[in-house]
Amino acid sequence: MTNFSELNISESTLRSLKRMGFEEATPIQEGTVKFALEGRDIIGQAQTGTGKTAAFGIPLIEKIDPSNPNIQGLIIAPTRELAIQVSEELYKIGYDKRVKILSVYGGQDIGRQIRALKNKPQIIVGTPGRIIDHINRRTLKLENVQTLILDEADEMLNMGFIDDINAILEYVPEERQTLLFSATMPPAIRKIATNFMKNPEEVKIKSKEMTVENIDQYFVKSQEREKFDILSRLLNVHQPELAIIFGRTKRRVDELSQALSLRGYLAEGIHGDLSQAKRMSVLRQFKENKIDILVATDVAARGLDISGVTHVYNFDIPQDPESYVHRIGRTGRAGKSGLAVTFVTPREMGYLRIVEETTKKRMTPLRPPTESEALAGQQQLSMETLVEIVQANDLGDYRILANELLEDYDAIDLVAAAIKSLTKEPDDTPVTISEERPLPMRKERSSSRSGGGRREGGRRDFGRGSRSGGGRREGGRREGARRESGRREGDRRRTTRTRRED
Ligand SMILES: Nc1ncnc2c1ncn2[C@@H]1O[C@H](COP(=O)(O)OP(=O)(O)OP(=O)(O)O)[C@@H](O)[C@H]1O
Ligand SMILES: [Mg+2]
Repeated sequence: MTNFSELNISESTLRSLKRMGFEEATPIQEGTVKFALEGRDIIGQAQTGTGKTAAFGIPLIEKIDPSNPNIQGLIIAPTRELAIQVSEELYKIGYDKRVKILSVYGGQDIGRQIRALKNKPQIIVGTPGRIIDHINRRTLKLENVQTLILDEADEMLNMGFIDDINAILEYVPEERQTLLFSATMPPAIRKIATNFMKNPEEVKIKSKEMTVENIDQYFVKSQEREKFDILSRLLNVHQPELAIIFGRTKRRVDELSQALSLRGYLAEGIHGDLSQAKRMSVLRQFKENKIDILVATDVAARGLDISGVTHVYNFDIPQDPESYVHRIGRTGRAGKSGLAVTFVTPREMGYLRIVEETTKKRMTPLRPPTESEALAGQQQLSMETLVEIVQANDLGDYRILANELLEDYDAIDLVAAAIKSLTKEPDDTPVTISEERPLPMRKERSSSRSGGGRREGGRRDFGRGSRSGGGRREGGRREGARRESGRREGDRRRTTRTRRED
């Protein structure tokens, strides 16, 4: 690992990085900062949670002239939450240099953003739809942009977003530096990327596997109708500090979060149909550990950096391997360890194998815990809680109460009652989890499939409700972007179809 001071970074940025607790550059930072400072275009690919934000953030901040009031840097991100998160990290990196950063995204009062834009930010981080909206209102002037960055580049260049990106590019000078970052970059998307870059340097951090080593990956083969009970038992055995459960559709997420709440878990759902205020408040509660379980569609997958996520459960196996990589990458970040469990129905086993081929990592089969094992897990937790309380040595008056009870009752009975009262016993409160249609049957693939075809018949079809099966796939981001930019869905669908053939 390299020290940041060896990377030709200014004193003010070094001070900021130090304050952030960054001591050494991660491999992607080490690999890209030098090229980016030379002005090169870059396609940067590295595993989830390995510091890609600072990899583009540091050189961007270095390039900004704080005495120049124009917008000099533009970052496009696929979701609102990610735009906010990236702007927060840039703010910290640019703190000592006093770089002004603004995030613009749909769902927030546009008047407020217009007023903030008058404050002369030098960097804008935004979602495509809202950026276009501001361009159309002439409230965002991009003619002085020197650096354009696409975070989650493959997602941004994907079918649903490519039109928006092209539209924005019309307003950004051709003479510019372009940086693209993502943990995944399917070949077809990389090809599109090079269309608007100049002789890009591709920096790919080599690793044996596409997912980080410190995530233990398991799968549970089970019938659709058994999934929820198995999930509950796994939660009781694993006792995650913070967990994210991914579902395939918005309905799925709603039903799962309600069902988990009914069974006594602190869970909330997040997906693209919720208001921006609700999405933000759920995310805040999760970050503050007020809820333990976040149930999410892929909306929450990309790029979100929430520290302390110990477990990821894929209640539905994702259709494409890239989604899998991003989903499980919400745990095991910045060197921490994590655990991921993917549910797969027997007829979806082909998808599991495709994921494994892409990530170059085998998942370990997990035997679902029995009800008594789940109960034992809960009892263990209760006992640990009691021991911790005793060890804290702060029982005060409770000892007097205990003595009173001991006059009439047996000590073992009393302790057993304390354990029982803390234990979450099997709960059969009825819940509704509608059956999700399994992914279309897929043969286990041999090694020869090209990356370009991987998304065929992919989730975007579902996103447009064309194969609804009751629970529509999450298409929130794109719908959001469409609403924001006021475009017609038909236009986009046409482009989507053509792109898909690429
Ligand atoms: N050099 C560093 N030293 C210590 N921590 C770092 C360093 N660089 C980044 N981090 C921290 O590591 C975490 C993950 O970083 P980041 O969100 O940029 O990952 P990423 O590569 O963009 O992941 P994803 O592919 O999921 O978007 C963040 O909390 C970030 O602050
Ligand atoms: Mg990121």
